[in-house]
Amino acid sequence: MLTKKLVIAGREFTSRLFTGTGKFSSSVLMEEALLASGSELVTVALKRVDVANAEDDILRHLAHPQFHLLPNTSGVRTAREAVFAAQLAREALETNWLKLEIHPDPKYLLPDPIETLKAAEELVKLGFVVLPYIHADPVLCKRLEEVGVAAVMPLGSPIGSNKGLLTREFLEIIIGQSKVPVVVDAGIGAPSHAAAALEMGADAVLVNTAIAVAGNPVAMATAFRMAVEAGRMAYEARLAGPVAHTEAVASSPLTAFLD
Ligand SMILES: CC(=O)[C@@H](O)[C@H](O)COP(=O)(O)O
Repeated sequence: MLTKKLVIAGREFTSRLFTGTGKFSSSVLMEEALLASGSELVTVALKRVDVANAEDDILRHLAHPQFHLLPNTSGVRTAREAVFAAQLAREALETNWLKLEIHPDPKYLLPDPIETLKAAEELVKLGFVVLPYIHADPVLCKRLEEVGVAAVMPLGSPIGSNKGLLTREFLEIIIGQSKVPVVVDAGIGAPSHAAAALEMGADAVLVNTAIAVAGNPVAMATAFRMAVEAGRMAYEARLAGPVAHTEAVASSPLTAFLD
């Protein structure tokens, strides 16, 4: 059964699993895992790409027609640096899509909401398709939507923590009120976390660490692909949901064994 396609800024995606390219033990393994994931949107940190070299190792392994590159600004600390990095990315990778990441604090890698909003506003005016990485803050999501971002990317838990959907309650609010696609990004440590995000109604998830550092990244990428498909299918099928009262409700009619 086919589920509804995701559309971001006019581009259709069959896969709702977005992936990252960091932390793989080799570029060959990264390529194999990303192919197995079915992902069509792959983020790459601009700081890791040798922009002067078309044969750059990472880019060579991402040269598949199904991969749409999403450069990210990881490593920048201010809106000013983000705009500069975005312009470099647009020139080097010939895409105006951008994952806007501004986290000045290397310890927790938590995104700076003020700089992110400032940069998003400017980048949208400069013609970028902006997907900002942010805390799961419903108010900020609305503000970003107002300045014209193409999607919002609230975190499940800190980057690389594999702790899953610690922000669940706030993600639910964001999903409930967002007019742009919601991509749960960061901290998704297991396929079950990804499935839960999709079941809740998230439009997609972005996963890097959990695939890259798994014992078998190719098998894990496959497991994530299946979990994301299952989660989305469950969401479209509409979950039955918990009952409001505390007593059990029999699944079969309670007809007594009459004597
Ligand atoms: C690659 C990338 O963009 C990460 O910053 C992203 O947030 C993924 O996080 P995990 O590594 O926790 O999956």
